[in-house]
Amino acid sequence: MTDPRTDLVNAAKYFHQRGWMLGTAGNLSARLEDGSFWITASGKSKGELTENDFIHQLPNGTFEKPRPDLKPSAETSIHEAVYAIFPEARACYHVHSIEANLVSNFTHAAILPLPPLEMIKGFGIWEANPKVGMPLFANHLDVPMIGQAIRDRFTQELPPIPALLIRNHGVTVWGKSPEDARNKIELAEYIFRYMVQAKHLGLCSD
Ligand SMILES: CSC[C@@H](O)[C@@H](O)C(=O)COP(=O)(O)O
Ligand SMILES: [Zn+2]
Repeated sequence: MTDPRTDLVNAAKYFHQRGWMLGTAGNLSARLEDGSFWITASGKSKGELTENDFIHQLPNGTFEKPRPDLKPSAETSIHEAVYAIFPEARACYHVHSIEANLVSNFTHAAILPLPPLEMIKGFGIWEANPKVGMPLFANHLDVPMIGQAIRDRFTQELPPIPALLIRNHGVTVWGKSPEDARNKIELAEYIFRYMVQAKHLGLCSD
């Protein structure tokens, strides 16, 4: 089995090239069999990560770091919330794109309706003309407040798809493997791109 940190390094490079992890934006994690997870250390240039730029967060909430200067991602509480609610999740990816921020303003509601594109099947919805939405959360400077909002909402009702959007911030997805999470980021960003262009062309996107 490959070291999951290598998958995360490669995904970050790819997302950086796509313009979704510019500068230090975004964070990626992968969960191991024992419930611990590797997560990007805070404030690292995501296009230049190495396997030494990760924190190992243990199931009891403590963490191990390969170098004393590393801090866990500022958004670790969001990854913790995802792993607590979705036992099958083995990777959780969060990126920042322009399109995600634009579409997050297409509604004031707590769910963003998605257009019924074929690509929605990639989120596990096998329906003709699916009417599905992506849960939207308010952004907070105090990130644990976002983590708590995710826990509160998804404990009440599971989301229709393995993705959530934080307004004016970015998307977070989770999957059964790093590859699955990467696919879901690509799907989400494709759908956001479509929505922005459809709006521009004056097309109804639902
Ligand atoms: C470009 S700053 C973005 C951060 O505030 C945050 O939203 C982010 O995604 C990265 O934070 P990090 O602590 O490096 O994991
Ligand atoms: Zn972020």
